[in-house]
Amino acid sequence: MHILILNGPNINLLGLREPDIYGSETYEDLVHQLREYAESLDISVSLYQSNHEGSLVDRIQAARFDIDAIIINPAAYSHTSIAILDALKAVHLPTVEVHISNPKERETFRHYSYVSEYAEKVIMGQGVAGYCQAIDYLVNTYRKK
Ligand SMILES: O=C1C[C@@](O)(C(=O)O)C[C@@H](O)[C@@H]1O
Repeated sequence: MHILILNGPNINLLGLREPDIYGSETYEDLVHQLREYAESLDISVSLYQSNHEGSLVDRIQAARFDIDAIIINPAAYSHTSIAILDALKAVHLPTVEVHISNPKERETFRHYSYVSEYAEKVIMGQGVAGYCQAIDYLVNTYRKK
């Protein structure tokens, strides 16, 4: 099984950005942790982070060729991007949305996520552990027996 893990704007600054909200682990720590976790489950992961909406759309479109499922933290684009929602609908892969914080408990402009219109599961407020929970969900639900 091959899972694409996508992260949107400012997730590259994990550890530095608002550590009281997002924790002290860096994006590099997260990548390392997810690669190790995937290896322990005998699945493959591709990781991609971009601060650009169109680049995220391009990566989602390319996923139709070799990816079985998507984990996405669209970051601020969650609350604005119909383009990312449309790309996810177009490739039509099982998708889990992850947020490190719980946007529903923050400013009202973070309460709505376009991506949640498509994602079959949303994991919020679990810190970076939320990404591993998303992997578990996809592996348990979709890994071919
Ligand atoms: O950049 C982010 C990160 C976030 O997606 C999270 O992981 O908690 C929550 C978003 O509201 C915010 O814009």
